[in-house]
Amino acid sequence: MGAAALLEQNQRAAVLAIGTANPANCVLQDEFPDWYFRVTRSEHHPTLKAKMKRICEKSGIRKRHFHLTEEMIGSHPELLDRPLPSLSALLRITADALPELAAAAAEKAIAEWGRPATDITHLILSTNSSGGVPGPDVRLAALLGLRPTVQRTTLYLHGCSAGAAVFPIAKDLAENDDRARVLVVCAETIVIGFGAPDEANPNGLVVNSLFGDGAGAAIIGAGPVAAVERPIFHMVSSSQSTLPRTEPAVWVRLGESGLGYNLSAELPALVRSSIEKCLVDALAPLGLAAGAGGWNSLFWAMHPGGRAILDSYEAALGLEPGKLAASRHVLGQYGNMLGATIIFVLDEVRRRRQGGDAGGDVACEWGVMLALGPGLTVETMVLHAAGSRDEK
Ligand SMILES: CCCCCCCCCCCCCCCCCC(=O)SCCNC(=O)CCNC(=O)[C@H](O)C(C)(C)COP(=O)(O)OP(=O)(O)OC[C@H]1O[C@@H](n2cnc3c(N)ncnc32)[C@H](O)[C@@H]1OP(=O)(O)O
Repeated sequence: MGAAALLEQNQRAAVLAIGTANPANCVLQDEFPDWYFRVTRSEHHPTLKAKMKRICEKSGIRKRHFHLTEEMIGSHPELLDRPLPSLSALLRITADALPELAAAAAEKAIAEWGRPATDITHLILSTNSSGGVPGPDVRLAALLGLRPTVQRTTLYLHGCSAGAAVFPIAKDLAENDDRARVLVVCAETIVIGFGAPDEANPNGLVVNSLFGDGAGAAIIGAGPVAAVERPIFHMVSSSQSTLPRTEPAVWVRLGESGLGYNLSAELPALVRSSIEKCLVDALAPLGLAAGAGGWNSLFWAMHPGGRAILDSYEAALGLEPGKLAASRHVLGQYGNMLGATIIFVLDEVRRRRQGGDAGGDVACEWGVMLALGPGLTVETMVLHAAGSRDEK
């Protein structure tokens, strides 16, 4: 069935509201190497610091926000000594911060939605920054005043696709019951992966140069919308693809010293060589694959894993300059906030479309939300911008 026919069906789920939040503590990217090598007491590694400066200069990031402060690092020596078991300390630091950050984003989404928090029927929380039950979702539900009967689901450790992974679940829940209103929240604090520079871990310099803290929330519902509800994007179709033999390229694992990770330097090239086929597989059945105007006839909400990843998307798909402006803007303002980033990008795409700042993209009624995670897993959601045509 084509995308337009799918949209005609009554029960298509839509994003009804979006909210985002970041911790107040902000570090400018061009000051970050000085800050990082000072707080980790690593000034005796000038070669590593020079390399971090080169990475930061090429990152496309202007600033990032962190819950972690110099004072916290000073009072937790185990954070600086990677071989020391520090997972418990890291989880303790995150335990209070994560629900508060998640609640700040969710409160904005609920305010925009216009209905009481007690009308939320489902809560899906996704994060790489915690582990265990009862989890941060319970505290989040209490902070928001959700009903005790709200149906909670938590996803842990989906890497950078942690945010994109909640949308297909919310879509299915909403389309199964038109009274459902699903609050999805993705909150990340990089405390859990923080560590001092280490010659044996060149990846660590890249990770510490790119990642930051943030939370994004959205409310999803299908069927007849209440008078106050305003659909932003209809979610037409979701798909997930795992690229064969790429498991070693990117991984995230909890260990005694917090979050362990690998980011292959080959990742931008891997993306360039494989992303178009993934998109053709996901979009061709809907009649949307590279039609007239090619991939430029769609609007894009791409997860900005890093500047080089966005460059790879652009090159592989022949995208015109400006097609990924929302993703580049979010990367510049906040860095890569793992799963939360995609919700910021969705919000920025919406803001640009509504504010007349989307250039030729305003004419693009169909779009794609895309995020890459460990696996390598490509999460794709076909979107239809509400208001582009008469809504059913
Ligand atoms: C408070 C602090 C913060 C704490 C943070 C804690 C974080 C915890 C969270 C953990 C997260 C775990 C990851 C899971 C994410 C999976 C999902 C994704 O988004 S997947 C997507 C995730 N994002 C990505 O994978 C990032 C994609 N990459 C990029 O965006 C760019 O390559 C760049 C911005 C890093 C550099 O710009 P570019 O134009 O390429 O510039 P150049 O070519 O000139 O290189 C400069 C130097 O960098 C070197 N180098 C490069 N790559 C690597 C590497 N992987 N490895 C090692 N080194 C690397 C390169 O060798 C060179 O060294 P040198 O010759 O100068 O000595």
